[in-house]
Amino acid sequence: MESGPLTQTLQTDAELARAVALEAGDLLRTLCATGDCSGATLGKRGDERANAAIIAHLRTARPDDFILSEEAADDRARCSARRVWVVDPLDGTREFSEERDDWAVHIGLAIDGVPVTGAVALPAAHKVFVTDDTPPEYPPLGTRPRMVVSRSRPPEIALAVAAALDAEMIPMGSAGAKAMAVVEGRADIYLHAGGQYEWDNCAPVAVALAAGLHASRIDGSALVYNCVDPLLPDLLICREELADRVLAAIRDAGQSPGG
Ligand SMILES: Nc1ncnc2c1ncn2[C@@H]1O[C@H](COP(=O)(O)O)[C@@H](OP(=O)(O)O)[C@H]1O
Ligand SMILES: [Mg+2]
Repeated sequence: MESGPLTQTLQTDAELARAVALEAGDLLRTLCATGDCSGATLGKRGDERANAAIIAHLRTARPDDFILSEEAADDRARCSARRVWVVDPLDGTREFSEERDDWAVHIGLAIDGVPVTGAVALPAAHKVFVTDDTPPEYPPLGTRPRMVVSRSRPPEIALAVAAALDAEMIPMGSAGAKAMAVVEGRADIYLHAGGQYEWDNCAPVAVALAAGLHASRIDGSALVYNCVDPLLPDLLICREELADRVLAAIRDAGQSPGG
């Protein structure tokens, strides 16, 4: 296909999200491979460079839209805008710094607070998941649910729910990597509480919803984006068939949102 201003105008939001996530993912993979820095310096450089590339690409392609990025100053004028790109240039900075595979690029788009479009790239695995992908057909659930949890700070509620459901726990870095493990059918539940921001979960939630999964706050309410305070501390992404059981187990464990 010809590229240039015409195709750029015709590109859908999902196509744009995919292209931006892939570009940032390539940049981050290359940065890792060159080996001229490591540890915290690698993470910092990754955050900064991926952020610059993403913002430049989105501003060129959608000059009228707002951007909320983990790595950029927050322009509160976004709060009265309908369309806001919610971006985490490098989710799982800790894992990227350790040169592990569980890190991601998140490009989400919230329209009127709803996570309608998004792309999550897992560059180390050469994978990208987008809201316009054909929804997967999931096989029947196994006898023991598989739950992905933060490898560095698994929340108490996840431990309680795993015990109640006799779930197998799979520790993993990055909200995007964990959410995509559920999208890919390698896990059945991703449960988090105690802290996260809109950029950590907007694109993963958009992709999960488009794949036909359940995604909500841990009290079952909808995840709402482009709020004045971008703190969005808890979420549940899981197979639709498990949602009632998991939400009931959360209630039984006495966990309120944000706790
Ligand atoms: N309690 C908390 N407070 C703030 N952010 C949190 C958090 N727990 C997880 N996160 C953020 O959620 C992302 C996934 O974390 P985890 O791997 O522990 O599940 C990370 O994003 P970043 O890597 O973009 O900082 C991390 O900073
Ligand atoms: Mg993040």
